[in-house]
Amino acid sequence: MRAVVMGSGSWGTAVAKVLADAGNDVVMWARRPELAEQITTGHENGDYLPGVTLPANLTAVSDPAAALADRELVVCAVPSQSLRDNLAQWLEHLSPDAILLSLAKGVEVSTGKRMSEVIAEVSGFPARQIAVLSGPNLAKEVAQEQPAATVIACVDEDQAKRVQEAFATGYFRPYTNTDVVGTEIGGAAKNVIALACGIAAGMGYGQNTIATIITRGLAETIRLGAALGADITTLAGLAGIGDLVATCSSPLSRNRTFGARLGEGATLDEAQAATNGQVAEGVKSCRSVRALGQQHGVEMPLTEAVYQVCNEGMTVQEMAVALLGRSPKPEVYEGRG
Ligand SMILES: NC(=O)c1ccc[n+]([C@@H]2O[C@H](COP(=O)([O-])OP(=O)(O)OC[C@H]3O[C@@H](n4cnc5c(N)ncnc54)[C@H](O)[C@@H]3O)[C@@H](O)[C@H]2O)c1
Ligand SMILES: O=P(O)(O)OC[C@H](O)CO
Repeated sequence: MRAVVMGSGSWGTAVAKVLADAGNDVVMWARRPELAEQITTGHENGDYLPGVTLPANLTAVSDPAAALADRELVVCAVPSQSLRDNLAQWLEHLSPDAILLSLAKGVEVSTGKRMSEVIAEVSGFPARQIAVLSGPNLAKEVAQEQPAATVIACVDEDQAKRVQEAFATGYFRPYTNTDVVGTEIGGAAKNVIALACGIAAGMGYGQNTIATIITRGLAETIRLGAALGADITTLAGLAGIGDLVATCSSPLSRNRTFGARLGEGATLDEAQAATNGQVAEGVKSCRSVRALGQQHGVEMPLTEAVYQVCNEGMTVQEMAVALLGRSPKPEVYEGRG
């Protein structure tokens, strides 16, 4: 396919490499001309993926019109809270038949909308031209060609298959799914749970605690997904438990790392300053994921606790006390209403 990756952060760059390795004609868009130049001539993105040699035929430009001209697959690789504004600027340059593929794992704070909903609203494109990619995909590991799988979700299965084919390489295995809601909720919610895991690890707690948070995090993600109309089997797959385990367990995760700094005693500002400009989506999305839960009467205690720490001044010690002090529950309950 003729593809463009709009955004040259760590995941956008790794995804562009996968697409190029899979034989597609790929261009990247970078906001900064000097980064576009470094990718095109130096075959590296030193700010985000240092040490990774990019394919020689992968080029980048800083002019969105040039990047988008005549592209069949438009990969949206900017952070979730900036997607609306960016897409509005790209709109006039989009090919009318293009597939818009979202990589972002977040829920818009100002509207509570998932990324595919934002894309539909801004672009006016039909659902069959909007897809999402989500799974256990730490950018650095994918860029190093370590084996991994992902999910391409689109309501139109044939379109999902087209995108699947474009992404298939010897080291990256895409699966398809028509459950866009479940795929997106899995990706957004796991970032919030990874913050909680990081906090626990930073406080010195071990694997029993981490496993408990992952498992109970999955439980509240499933409750939210069910309330929003997701197929809960999606959350038992790569975009659910798969991504949750990868993100909550890996020191490469920005969300887990951000949480670990909080658990070690850093302030929010100190943790933010240490991100090197990279996005930890859960810090903002804890607000919108919590709001979705509240709107739908879904109990989400871990999300609530992370929200309180990130927005209301709760300390990590108070968070632990609040979570452990909750009333006794059966393990399986609906948790709504
Ligand atoms: N990094 C990963 O391992 C990974 C894996 C899967 C999914 N994701 C998701 O992909 C999305 C993008 O993440 P990333 O890892 O590439 O982020 P990043 O922080 O590495 O890079 C973000 C990119 O977007 C640009 N950007 C930031 N704010 C912008 C704005 N307001 N307007 C335009 N561009 C802006 C930055 O310059 C940078 O090029 C996120 O939603 C993330 O959750 C990341
Ligand atoms: O680094 P994070 O925390 O944004 O997580 C990266 C990916 O989403 C893992 O699948």
